[in-house]
Amino acid sequence: ADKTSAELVDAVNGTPDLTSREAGKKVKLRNHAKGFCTSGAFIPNPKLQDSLAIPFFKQAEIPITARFSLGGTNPHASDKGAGRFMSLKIDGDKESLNFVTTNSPVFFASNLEEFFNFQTKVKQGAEGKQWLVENQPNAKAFFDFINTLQPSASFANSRYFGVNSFLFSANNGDIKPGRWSFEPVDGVINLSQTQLEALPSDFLKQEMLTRIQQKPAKWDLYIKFAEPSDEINDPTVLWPESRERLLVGQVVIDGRSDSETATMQCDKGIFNPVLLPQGIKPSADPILNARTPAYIESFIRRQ
Ligand code: HEM
Repeated sequence: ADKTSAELVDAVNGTPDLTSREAGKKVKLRNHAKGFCTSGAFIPNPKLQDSLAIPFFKQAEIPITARFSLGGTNPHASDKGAGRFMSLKIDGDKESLNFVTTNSPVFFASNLEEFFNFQTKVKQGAEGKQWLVENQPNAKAFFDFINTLQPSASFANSRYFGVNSFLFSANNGDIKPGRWSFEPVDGVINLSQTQLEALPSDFLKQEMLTRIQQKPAKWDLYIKFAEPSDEINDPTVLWPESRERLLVGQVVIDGRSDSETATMQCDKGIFNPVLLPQGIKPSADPILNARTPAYIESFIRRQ
């Protein structure tokens, strides 16, 4: 049977019973606990209007609130792991678009049962991980990928992926399934073992905030479109590299709207991966559709 939002959040937070759940609420336990907020703007590609019917992207420049984070519930996790996450709120005149993304193109679960097992088992150390490797092929494929992923030198030098599929309205009336990806304009830059050893366990926030004072961090945002043979509703299945890509625009992070109030508001809030403007709809992916209810459940618990 499908898992409830409360069960999913408990699995994510490692709070399987009432006592641990209540304790988690007291410390405002939250996934992706280590992170920080900043700001910038989205510059749509004017050519997008030639193919897609998304009026939101007709604006010249749209304000962005961004949060960069690590995975997990530990607010003191080391930046030397390979996981990097980027969440964006793009707030236009009339509509908004949120992104909640990861630097792994492939997800570890294709349904809520697998998601629940994964979150529960990874918290049981080596034994739990072994169970996943033996019993959940999608988890094994994810571990195999993650083992090849190196820690990036900066949040600005990572790719980010939406992972789940969305449905895009074309000007000719077609509905085209696609996935988001963000390509860093300064390129993917990973740290060598020697460089990594020389760094403290907290370096990413300072690096990013110093960087953007000199020069904005930028990403080109693409939609990769599916072919009829591609799996739409399963984020564990990658599509071939050769699929058509469309440049949607550029994310420019320069801290332009940073303030104490803005940071406080951002830290308190949530990002909603199905907050979409006209012309974009969520796919039927069960992972995608479980996310917002879980984020709201988590939000309520950390009040
Ligand atoms: C069933 C699927 C999922 C569940 C149940 C889930 C659960 C959660 C929860 C409980 C939070 C904390 C929300 C808060 O208190 O603000 C969270 C945050 C987050 N999740 Fe998920 N998640 C799921 C899928 C995904 C996927 C597919 C991605 C990446 C593509 C992702 C990336 C993130 C990120 C980046 C955050 C931090 C947001 C922020 O910066 O505030 N999650 N997730």
